[in-house]
Amino acid sequence: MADEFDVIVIGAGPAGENVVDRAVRGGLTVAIVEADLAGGECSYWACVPSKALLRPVDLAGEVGRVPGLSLGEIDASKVLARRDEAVSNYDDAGQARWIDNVPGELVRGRGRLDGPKRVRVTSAEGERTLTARQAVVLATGSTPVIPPVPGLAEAAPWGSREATGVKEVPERLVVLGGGVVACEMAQAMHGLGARQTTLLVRGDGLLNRMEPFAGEMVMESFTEAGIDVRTRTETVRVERSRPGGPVTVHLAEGPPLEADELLVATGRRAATHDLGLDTVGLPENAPVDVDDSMRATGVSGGWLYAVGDINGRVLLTHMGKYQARIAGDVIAARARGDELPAMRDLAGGYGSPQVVFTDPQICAVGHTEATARKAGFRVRVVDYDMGSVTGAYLLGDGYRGRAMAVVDEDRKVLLGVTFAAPGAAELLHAATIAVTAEVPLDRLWHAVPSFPTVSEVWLRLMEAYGL
Ligand SMILES: Cc1cc2nc3c(=O)[nH]c(=O)nc-3n(C[C@H](O)[C@H](O)[C@H](O)COP(=O)(O)OP(=O)(O)OC[C@H]3O[C@@H](n4cnc5c(N)ncnc54)[C@H](O)[C@@H]3O)c2cc1C
Ligand SMILES: NC(=O)c1ccc[n+]([C@@H]2O[C@H](COP(=O)([O-])OP(=O)(O)OC[C@H]3O[C@@H](n4cnc5c(N)ncnc54)[C@H](O)[C@@H]3O)[C@@H](O)[C@H]2O)c1
Repeated sequence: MADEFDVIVIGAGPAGENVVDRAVRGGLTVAIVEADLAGGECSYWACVPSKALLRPVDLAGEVGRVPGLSLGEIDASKVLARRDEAVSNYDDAGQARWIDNVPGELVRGRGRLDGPKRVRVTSAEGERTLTARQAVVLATGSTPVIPPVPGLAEAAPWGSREATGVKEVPERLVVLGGGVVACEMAQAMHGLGARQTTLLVRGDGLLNRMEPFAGEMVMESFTEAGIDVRTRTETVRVERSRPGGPVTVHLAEGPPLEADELLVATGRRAATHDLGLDTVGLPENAPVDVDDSMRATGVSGGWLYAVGDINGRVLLTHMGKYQARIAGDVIAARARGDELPAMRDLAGGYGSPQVVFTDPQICAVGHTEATARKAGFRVRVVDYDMGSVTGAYLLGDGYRGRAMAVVDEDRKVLLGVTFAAPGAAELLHAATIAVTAEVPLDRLWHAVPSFPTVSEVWLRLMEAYGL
């Protein structure tokens, strides 16, 4: 087996795999090193299983809004079985085949930088050193952060892997955190039968990187569904006297909580541990800083790149894949001696789209009002009650939703859009196009939404703006 390749990628998650695809299309040879399952966190322990768990819960909400339809109990065991199918029963043979077909070479083992353009791979079979002619790409993702609460680590709480891989839905679940993982997993577990679900949130509300109304609507919906959301709540100590036994969570104020399981969802950090960053002069405990072509800024010679969660830009699969397409194309172009300015991270600057799969779904792209003002734009905000669109009424009784658009008053283009409504995920791409392509509002006005769809909210937003 050759030990020299044009490109070596460390980490075969969605970002790493897409680098292989693009670099090979550009005529380069690529090896990709993977310590666990090819396909990465997203395929087995994050996006895919979490959405498989949430789909029936989402659908149950829809059914509940349509008179004449009724739904019995959700059969959690069937949902978990479908989740297992969705994650290919934690078998990466399909992904390995895909890499093989590209063709790239999948090298099993843990990769570590060993000075410029060299990667040492350690596996059960021993050690192997790979050399890159053109570039090394770091795509090792991120790992969950466990806050230093006394007793928490010793209590062996669930992280996102255990939650998405749930084998038996706990009767009583406490969730630490108020971000995306906390909200989605609380929604899933509660919908799949957890009798008592409690969110312990340090701050004032949920999903605090979104428009404030989004978190407020999720909080309202959770409260109505019987999920106990406790804001401004500090967890001071955790106890679990025996593995698998109940867990006691002590709070700064009020009586302790007892639960069958505790999920910690308090953010993630770049997976840089033991990656040999010190051998190329980079700090060990920080995301790898990159320029808009995904090339690491702190390394001379321009041979090191970082894509996906590890560069800390945006922790989302589709953005990691986008960065990977950029990096793969840029590496191939530079190998040919070209510099192609189009291959730059433009979308990151415009703001990345994101869907939080709660009920209501929170779908956002670009700036919030607060970030737009902070960035110095002259902003006007328009919003609309999505429940009063005819298409929404027809979807069911009690449909509640809200849309908000942030307009750059100097250029008359959209800086950001947020929808909070059931099933709004598929509305988001229209907003992403309008924001990224900077479509002038007087042109966007001619994009006529079909009747009777929820997309008519676009017309209402335009009218609210005065067009
Ligand atoms: C519960 C949950 C739900 C999520 N849902 C969504 C969602 O719906 N939509 C969305 O866009 N994003 C979602 N995300 C975020 C998404 O999972 C990440 O942004 C995405 O997985 C990042 O891709 P990546 O390729 O950078 O890293 P990863 O997917 O983490 O892959 C990194 C790979 O590198 C390997 N690796 C690490 N170190 C080494 C090493 N030294 N040597 C060899 N291999 C190594 C790992 O084993 C892994 O396979 C979710 C995250 C979580 C936790
Ligand atoms: N549908 C999606 O797109 C999706 C789904 C899940 C995760 N993700 C991505 O994965 C990443 C990680 O998600 P996450 O929810 O773990 O992180 P997050 O950054 O979204 O939320 C972390 C939460 O934990 C809280 N927190 C932090 N430290 C704490 C402490 N010591 N005590 C109590 N609370 C504390 C924060 O206030 C915040 O509410 C996110 O960036 C997200 O984009 C995306």
